Amino acid sequence: MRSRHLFERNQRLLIAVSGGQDSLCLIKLLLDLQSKWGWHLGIAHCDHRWRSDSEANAHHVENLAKTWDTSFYLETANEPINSEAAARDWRYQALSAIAKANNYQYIVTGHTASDRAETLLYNLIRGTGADGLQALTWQRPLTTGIMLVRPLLEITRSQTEQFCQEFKLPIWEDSTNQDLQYARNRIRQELIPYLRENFNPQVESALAQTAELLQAEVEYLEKAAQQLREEALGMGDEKLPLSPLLPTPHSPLPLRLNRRVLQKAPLALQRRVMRQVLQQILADAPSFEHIEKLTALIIAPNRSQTDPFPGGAIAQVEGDWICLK
Ligand SMILES: Nc1ncnc2c1ncn2[C@@H]1O[C@H](COP(=O)(O)OP(=O)(O)OP(=O)(O)O)[C@@H](O)[C@H]1O
Repeated sequence: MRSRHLFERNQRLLIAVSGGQDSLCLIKLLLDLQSKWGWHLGIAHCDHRWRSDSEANAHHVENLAKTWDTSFYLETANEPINSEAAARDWRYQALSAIAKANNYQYIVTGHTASDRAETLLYNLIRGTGADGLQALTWQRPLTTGIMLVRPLLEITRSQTEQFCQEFKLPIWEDSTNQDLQYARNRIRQELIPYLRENFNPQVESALAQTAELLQAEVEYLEKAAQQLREEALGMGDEKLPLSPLLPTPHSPLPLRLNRRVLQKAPLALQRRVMRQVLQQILADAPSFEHIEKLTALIIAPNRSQTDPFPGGAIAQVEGDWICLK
């Protein structure tokens, strides 16, 4: 925590506690450090109403908060949320709202090295670039004034389990974790144990370390791509109704990119520039094919053009320019 500058002293920390082993380990560690750092801790629990025992789970966490004499905040979904992605979105919104209303500067979650390893494998199998593999950051701003922090990213799930046993922390077992119809659970229950037994006993830490290395590289490449994009957009002829710098996020079209600027750059940055541009135009994340089609225009003959992207925009080569309209 100290070497990564995850927290400052005398702050208000909102801890997201599901009742599982990871978040119980997290809250116990932070409670023990609370007085030394001068923190005020609060516990937040989100009831997705997904499982039949979710209300009992919420009571369990509430009772723990009482025994630790810690503020408790419960957010309950209006109707059951039964997809993992929707649950995550709703949870982060609920946590941000609690933090905002109660003046917390940090939201803290119990994500571990095992979560990082699983996310890396999950994204690798689906076909992703380095960005999908870097999986889970130590800290990132969630909304203005609120930082999301994950202090357990170097600790594996077997360590949090052992910790909970040692300190006799009452874990609420999540029955859906055993359900092998979810890809994530199959990675956790089948793929990782197989890799551990047959390839590397420390596979989770090894994969988490890969994610850590990729994180710094992705950050560096994204910044370089952003500079290149600004340069490619900024060389516009003043007659065109274009912003000389970044396109505005809401109405970025039409825009044009200077091919001569892009031709000098390595392919890795060309692709990233095109992805950044498409991210501003398309409603969904740009696909590999979309990025490749746009990147191909950097050296394509004059007048070449792409098929329409979702939403109808097309890109066309006009001399030294790729014009998106
Ligand atoms: N229902 C919830 N209420 C509050 N926080 C949650 C909830 N579900 C997850 N979190 C937070 O997000 C982190 C990661 O979630 P994930 O779903 O991977 O964990 P989990 O397996 O449900 O539980 P745990 O991490 O506590 O063992 C948790 O450690 C916890 O901090």
